[in-house]
Parts: sequence; structure tokens; C-alpha cells
Amino acid sequence: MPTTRVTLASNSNQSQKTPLLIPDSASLDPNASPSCYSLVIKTAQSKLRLRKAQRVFVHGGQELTRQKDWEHLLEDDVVLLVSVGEESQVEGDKGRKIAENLRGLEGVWRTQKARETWLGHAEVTASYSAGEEWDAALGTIGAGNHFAELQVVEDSVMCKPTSATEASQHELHESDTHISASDIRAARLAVQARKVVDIYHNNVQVTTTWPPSLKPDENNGEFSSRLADLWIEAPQKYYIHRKGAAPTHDPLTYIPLSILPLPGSRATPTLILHPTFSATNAHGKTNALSLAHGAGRALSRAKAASYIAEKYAGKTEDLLRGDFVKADKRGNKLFGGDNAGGRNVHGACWVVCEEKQLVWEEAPEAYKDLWDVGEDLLKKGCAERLGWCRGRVSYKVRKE
Ligand SMILES: Nc1nc2c(ncn2[C@@H]2O[C@H](COP(=O)(O)O)[C@@H](O)[C@H]2O)c(=O)[nH]1
Ligand SMILES: [Mn+2]
Repeated sequence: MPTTRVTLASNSNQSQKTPLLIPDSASLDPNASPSCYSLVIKTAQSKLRLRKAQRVFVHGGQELTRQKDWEHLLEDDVVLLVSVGEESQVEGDKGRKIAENLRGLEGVWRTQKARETWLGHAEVTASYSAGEEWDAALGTIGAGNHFAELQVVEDSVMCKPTSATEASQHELHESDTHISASDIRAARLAVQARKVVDIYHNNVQVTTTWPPSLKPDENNGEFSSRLADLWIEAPQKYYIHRKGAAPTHDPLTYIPLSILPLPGSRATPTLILHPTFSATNAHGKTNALSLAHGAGRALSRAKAASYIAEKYAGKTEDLLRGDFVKADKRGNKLFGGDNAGGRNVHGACWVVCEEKQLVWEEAPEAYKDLWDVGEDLLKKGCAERLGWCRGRVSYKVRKE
């Protein structure tokens, strides 16, 4: 019987593979029975142990959904990547399309009049306008190395039940001792509820108490009394100058942030941290009410530019592709196989960056290991990890 010889691989762990001979009798119409699609799914379930196998892709991100995809892409020796639906709407080809169509984030937002109106403060009839030159940055992603990223919350969010409770205000009971599906859902909701998460950083904050007190009602009074031990009595101004760090509180209200993202690079996840305040970190004093605002550079911009330009000579354009993901600097592209959770670097971002120099300077290899940085913060009692998100489209700059 004539057959087509293909290899099936798990989309999230592509070293996990199995051969499959598809008989010509199998229909190319995915809705027929038996179809090439149903055979692929069944084989992935039994041989790759992907119980929830549901989507089939080829390298490059194109998904085989319609009969004509199967007609066009099914051939001898093709590798079919089978996923359990971990992708989001911005996965694969969609990510590429979004990246292609996304533009103007660095361009001015509305008119100066509209910006001034937005910056006005009706109650105190004051305006925070700083003049046209500066207001022009309002509503843009900013300049320099700023970026905006579309990310998805990964399914495998792990969290402590108490963190999930605080973060999401979901009705989870603090006495829960195991991580349940509802905890995971709660952590996801916490992140998703704030669909746009900005990261304050490099700011100067003025405070008159050190450390600032938290609202007693948030801590049943107990926390405030412990903080009192640390208070410096005389009210005077203290300045917290952050460079490479983000505040653990909303700088205006002093209310602790429920989540604080810790980005790694355009190809690695963003950890979702929950700042903590306990005796271990002297209620935030140890870390100056701040957390790292990113993994941070491992290579200077100059070193990264020359190293990456040489390493990927002639392939700079490929570095912008979401399907051109190289192993991280430890070589652990699929670190730990299926149990790696967010550690693998599968499925990176489609990047919009029309400045070659920046593409090289901000390559994933130029940054420290996000997981190590995150782990240090956890070990010092400065934060808990609620989960992580994965970038799908990263917008840096267009030259338009
Ligand atoms: N998710 C992404 N994270 C990135 C990217 N480029 C850099 N980074 C991380 O962000 C912090 C902050 O950047 P900085 O330039 O202001 O220091 C940095 O420490 C990196 O770890 C990216 O494209 N996507
Ligand atoms: Mn920085």
C-alpha cells in the first residue's frame, strides 16, 4: 500500500519524535474518518504521549487546518509538529502577521491639545503637561531601548495558594496546601485582569517614612506593628533612586503591587513575581522596596553587538523571526524536556526592530539567565513567583 513517510514531533519538545507511515487511503480532509489528521493525532497520543494533542504545524509555524494545507504540505520526510494547544492567537503565523502589521507605536499620539487635556487634572485645575517636546512621548512606547510586547500567560503557571489568593482576590482558602487547578486559574486571572502591565523603573521616589507603612487593614494590623520597629521617627524626606530596579509599591499610593513582571529577553519568558514583605527581607527594607526590573545584561551593548553580528553574520533578519530560536546561553533550548515548564525557549517572539544594531545588542544571549535572577529574589524572600508569560510579538522600533 503506498504511504507517506513522516516524522511526528512534540511541538514543545522537538527531540521527542516518532515516525509514522500514513496510508494513501487516509483522507486529506481533516473532518473525514479516517483522516491524515486523525492518524497524526492518535499516533501523537499513543507514541508521544501527548494526551491532549490537537494542532499540527510544520516548521515555520504554518498550521495544517484545512484539506488544502494537508494537500500542500504533506510529503515524504516532512516533520509534523504536534501541539497540545499551548499556542495562543499570536503563535506561529499569526504572530508574524501581527508583527508585520503593527506599526506606529513610536509615533505621536493624537494632537498636543488632546495630550494636554489628558494630562490635565480636573480636580486641582493643574496640568501635568511638560510642553510639546516632552508631551510628544505620551502614548508612545518611548525612546531608546523601550519596547512593547504581546505576551501570553502560559498554562503551567505555578503558584502558592496564598499568593494566588492575594493576587487575584479569588475565593481561595489560605488553608489550601496543594496547588490546584483553581489556583492556576486564579493566577492566570490575576495577570490577565491587568491586560497591560507597565514596569516602572529607573525612578526617584520620595518617601517620608522608611520603610513606608502599609495600610493596616491589608495586614490585619499585625504587619504595621512590625514595621513600626523599623520606622525612623523624625519625618524627613528619603529618596529611593532606582536604576535597573522597579518599585514594589505603586509609587503614588504606596499600596504594594500584586504582580511585578521580571522580563528576561525577547526569547525567554517574563516571570510574574509577587513582591513579599516579611521578616526575611525586613519587610522590604533589605531590597529597598524594589525588585530587579529585568534579568539584566550579561554582555555590554558593544560586546553583544560585535559577538552577535559575527555569530549570525548574514542572518540578522532571521533573528527577528519567532521560529528562529536558538538555544539559550546554557545550551538548554529544551531544558528538562516536558517538565521544563517555562525554562525552555520554544516559541519565541516575532520582533519588530528595524535597527540592526539593536537587534544584535538585545539578542537573548546578551542577557543574564532570567531563572537565576528570579531564583535569587525568591531565596532572599523578596518575592514569590506566580508564574510566567511568554512574549509572542516584541515591538522595538520601525524606521518610518
Ligand atoms: N521580554 C523582553 N525583555 C527584554 C527585552 N530586551 C531586554 N529585556 C529585559 O528587560 C530588562 C529591561 O531592559 P533595560 O534595557 O531597560 O535594562 C532587561 O534587563 C532585560 O532582561 C525584550 O526584547 N523582551
Ligand atoms: Mn534598564
